[in-house]
Amino acid sequence: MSDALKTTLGIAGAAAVVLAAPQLVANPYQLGIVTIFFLSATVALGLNVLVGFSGLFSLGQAGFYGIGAYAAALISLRYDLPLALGVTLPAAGAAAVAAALAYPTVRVRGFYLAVITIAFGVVVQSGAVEWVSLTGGPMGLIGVKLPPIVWGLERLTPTGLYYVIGAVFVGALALTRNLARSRYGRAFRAVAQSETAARALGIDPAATRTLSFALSAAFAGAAGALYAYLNQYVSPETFGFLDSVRYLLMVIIGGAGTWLGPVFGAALLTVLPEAFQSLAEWQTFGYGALLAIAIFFVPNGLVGLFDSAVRRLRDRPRALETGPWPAEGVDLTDILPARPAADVPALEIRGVGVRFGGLTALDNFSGEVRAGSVHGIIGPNGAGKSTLLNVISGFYRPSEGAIRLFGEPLDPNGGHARAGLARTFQNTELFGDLSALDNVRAGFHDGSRANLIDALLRSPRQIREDRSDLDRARRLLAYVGLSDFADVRASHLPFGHQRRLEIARALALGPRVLLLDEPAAGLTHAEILGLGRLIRDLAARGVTVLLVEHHVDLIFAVCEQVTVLDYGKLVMSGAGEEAQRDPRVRAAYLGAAPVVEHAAEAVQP
Ligand SMILES: Nc1ncnc2c1ncn2[C@@H]1O[C@H](COP(=O)(O)OP(=O)(O)OP(=O)(O)O)[C@@H](O)[C@H]1O
Repeated sequence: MSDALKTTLGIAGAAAVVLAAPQLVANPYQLGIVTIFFLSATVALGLNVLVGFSGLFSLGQAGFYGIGAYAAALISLRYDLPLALGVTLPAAGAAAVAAALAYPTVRVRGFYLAVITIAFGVVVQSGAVEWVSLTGGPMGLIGVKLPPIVWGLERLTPTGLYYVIGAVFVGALALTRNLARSRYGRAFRAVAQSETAARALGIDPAATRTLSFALSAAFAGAAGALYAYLNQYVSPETFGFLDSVRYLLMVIIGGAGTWLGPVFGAALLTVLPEAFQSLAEWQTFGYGALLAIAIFFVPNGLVGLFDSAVRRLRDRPRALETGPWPAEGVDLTDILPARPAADVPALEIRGVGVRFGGLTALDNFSGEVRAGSVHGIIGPNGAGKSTLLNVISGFYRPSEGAIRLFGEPLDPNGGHARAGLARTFQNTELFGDLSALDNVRAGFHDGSRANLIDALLRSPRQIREDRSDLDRARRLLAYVGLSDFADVRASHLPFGHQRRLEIARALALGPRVLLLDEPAAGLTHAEILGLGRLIRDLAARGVTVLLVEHHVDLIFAVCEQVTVLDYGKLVMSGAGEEAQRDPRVRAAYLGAAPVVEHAAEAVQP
């Protein structure tokens, strides 16, 4: 089923349920249960953004629901604001609290968020009991009125409120769908799967996780606000720890990361407690047992189970044959930057030192990389090659010294991707669960102009940008010979293909300087020849390449300049031939055999 068809069917189906339910139910009590289901599904859809996309857990979602409910009750009792404000302000309030809670927490480790949210839920609930002047204490707030539709106009009716709640549920479905397909959805997943690679693409992990948490809280806040209008009374009992567990269960049982999973989870966990009302005292036990069963037997949830069965039927075993790399005639002019002027060095490294405790990994290192050249770095294991790459790309802060990129000082605090530095990793760092195509598209994140509102509403600007991203990503995949693998998950690709994909993703940044950390490691001879041609082709297109490699044949075949490191110190730096003649290099790498013949072979097509 195509993406667009699935979206249309899902949203039309949900809208049909909202419209048909008043006719189908036997009494107002049943309609009340349906309404609560819409609210729970809204919370679960929001929570899925956190759990399913970002891989983080919240056991305090009921706390945001409570904040939304109290905020709406206070807005109604004190200011009597119209509907739109009466829902969006509580949602924004919940999101702001979530952001304040998450930002310092997710910086340390995502796991701590789960712990913090438990405490948060407890604090909100006891705050609602203790802060009597604001919340009415244990008695709660009574007499919440249905809000005016707009200022000065008549109030919403109970029937009207039902349709508003239904519309918010359908809206939550559409918004989360749009979000999943946007660069934000990709960024959430990217950070969950490889924080390191996400950073290299200019995606800020802490900000990304905070955003996902704030969004999930906004959905809970909006649902809580609507609950206050529905119930016309808010008390601390409405949002306990058990409710938070229930929301999390809805997402996990339904299928975290799937689109419709949270809705099915919400339906199940709304109907089950109603059906087994006589067993109410077993509820806590029941939720615990369900969670354990879900995690052990259906870790991907009900919809996840269905999805993987469909995928098994659909994905036939495929040939592993790739196209040539670099593919000829692929136009990358709108992706790669203009050819640099030759007079300013691409990189100028002055007196850079990196220390780890007592160990000096890089010692007062200075060097230059010419614009538009291919520059090799060699040295024995532990010489400091990767450290040099890490310090240039901003992963390590230099203990001293400075680095300039095309004459501009690099900020050691970040922004390296935006400045034009892209890199690959010694052990490939792909986003394993994302398709090859989405891995490359993640590289466009930082350069994107469409904002969060564009993404949520899938604005014309977003649609235009998606089209352009898709086209550019497909060309990059074609360039590295992976056109036939666009839809394959990165983790399912053979190793050599993964190396190519990582280079394609780095190129998506449109880098002025590409840093390759042992790109030939694990490749076959034929693949190394292809890699050599690709590097030369990139240099011909104006990209400066800094290549750390143990395959000296490849180094001498493609590099104009070679720098030799040992024990974190510069041994020599000069033209390739000079390095080949250097007795220290010959002793360490080349033995007595001349390497020029191998070198020549490596770049011949
Ligand atoms: N994050 C770190 N913490 C502590 N020590 C580190 C760290 N990164 C590197 N080192 C140490 O710094 C030294 C240089 O390591 P580096 O990885 O840069 O060497 P390399 O030349 O890339 O080696 P290889 O060819 O084996 O990859 C080594 O002694 C290494 O153990």
